[in-house]
Amino acid sequence: MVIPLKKIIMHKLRMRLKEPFATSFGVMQEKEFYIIEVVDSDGNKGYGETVAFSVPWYTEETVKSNRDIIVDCLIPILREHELYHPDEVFPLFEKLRGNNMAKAAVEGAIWDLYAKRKGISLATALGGEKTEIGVGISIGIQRTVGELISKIEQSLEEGYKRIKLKIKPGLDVEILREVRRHFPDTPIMADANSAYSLKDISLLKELDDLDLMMIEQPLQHYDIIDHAKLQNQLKTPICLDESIHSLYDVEKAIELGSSKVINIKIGRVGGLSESKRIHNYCKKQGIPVWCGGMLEAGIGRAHNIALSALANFILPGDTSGSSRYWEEDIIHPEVIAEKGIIKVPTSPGIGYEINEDALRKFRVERQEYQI
Ligand SMILES: O=C(O)CCC(=O)C1=CC=C[C@@H](O)[C@@H]1C(=O)O
Ligand SMILES: [Mg+2]
Repeated sequence: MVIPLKKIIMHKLRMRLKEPFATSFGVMQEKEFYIIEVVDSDGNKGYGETVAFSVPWYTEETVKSNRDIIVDCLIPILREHELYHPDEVFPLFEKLRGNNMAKAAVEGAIWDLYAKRKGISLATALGGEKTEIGVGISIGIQRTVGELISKIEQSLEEGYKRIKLKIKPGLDVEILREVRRHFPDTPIMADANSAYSLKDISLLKELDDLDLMMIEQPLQHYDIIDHAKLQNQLKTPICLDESIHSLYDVEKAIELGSSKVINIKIGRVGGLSESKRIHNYCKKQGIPVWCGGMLEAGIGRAHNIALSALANFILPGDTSGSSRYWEEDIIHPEVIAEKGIIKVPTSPGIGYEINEDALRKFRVERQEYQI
């Protein structure tokens, strides 16, 4: 049956993180993004969230580029085509290069709407069977090792299943060694956000002695060649993040041996359909995957949770609970991680309601477009 799309409402939100989040590329304290609401002619609503940052330091997309691409390019495509299933969205949008985060936000809203129309959860619509998912936490660069140690202690008390630490040149081996001394058995991984090159091989080999679960994206943000060379010399698995924009990239990276683990971010790969394909391919290849995060608010987190219900999301993802970043989230109930476990919602669609009061409170703009 056709999905009778009627209109799209774009809500621009501005929310303040509880505390600054520092990575090798910069510090974030405020998040701006769009909630994409698709409405059908029966009055059902589906929601998606854009995940690009205001500044193009993670990928080239930004909050503004997301908005422009959605309004100027993606909505016009939807006006011209009838949809029967959300898997049809990706091939329509694929005619346009890049802009995966813009595409994913719209596609995600259509997936939610589709699942609601069917009366099934988004996880079920995607083929996910897990009833709960294990989650880890991503900790930004701290001012002192002492502060980092107490952040880790607190996260372990909250039950998070693995600790991801951001590193950058000058704030790496020494700190991780100290952390390892304090927490000899904790599953710890490091994320460099492309801050190193093969010239740093001796330093990267020192990281190799720290029994890390994996090292995430140590080298250049589009690279898969040097990562293969590096992986050859390390026993610690490399996990690619920034270098992966599609199933094509994953196939090449696995063929070259650049990555033994894949971080799937729905926005980075252009949506849930492509995420599913990457998941299925990695499963066949025996490559474990986990779901990355983009400091999303509740709608984005809900999509990550639904995706993580697929079988090969073996490793804990970055989908920490709402209270990790927000005083108040925009969904009801908020995402709760208890002992590092989040229950996968079973009600239709993403399984969380919009907290309309919070939405209004954080909204700085609202635009409606007819389909
Ligand atoms: O959403 C989360 O909790 C994970 C945050 C996180 O680690 C990241 C978000 C966005 C860009 C990076 O800094 C980083 C990552 O690379 O995974
Ligand atoms: Mg990363």
